[in-house]
Amino acid sequence: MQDAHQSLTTLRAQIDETDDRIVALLAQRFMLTRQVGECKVAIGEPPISPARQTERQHLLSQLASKHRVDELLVRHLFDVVRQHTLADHQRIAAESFVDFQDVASGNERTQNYG
Ligand SMILES: O=C(O)C(=O)C[C@]1(C(=O)O)C=C[C@@H](O)C=C1
Repeated sequence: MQDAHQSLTTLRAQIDETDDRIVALLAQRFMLTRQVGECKVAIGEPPISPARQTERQHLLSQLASKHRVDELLVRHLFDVVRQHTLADHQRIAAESFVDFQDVASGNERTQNYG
């Protein structure tokens, strides 16, 4: 019984460490997708990339199978992440449009964005 208590404590510590890594990886992904959003604005691509999304759905199915994780769960999780990314991309596009309008009208507000 004492062994089970010990194991529970150890396993929970490992869960906490794993969650730390998952959140750190999410932060890294959002840092990358933010840069993708800026590139899209720079080259005039819309925030949503349907072809890329289809490609990613195939990739995620393969990853779920490779790591033996429920495919539906993986899809749901990444749907939430993608929605967040899209909102980010729409905000970046809207801000750059405001910047563009400010430059076009000679408004100096853009200089405060940093
Ligand atoms: O790869 C891209 O173009 C992204 O913007 C990333 C991403 C994603 O988060 O997976 C987000 C939105 C797109 O529609 C497709 C993929």
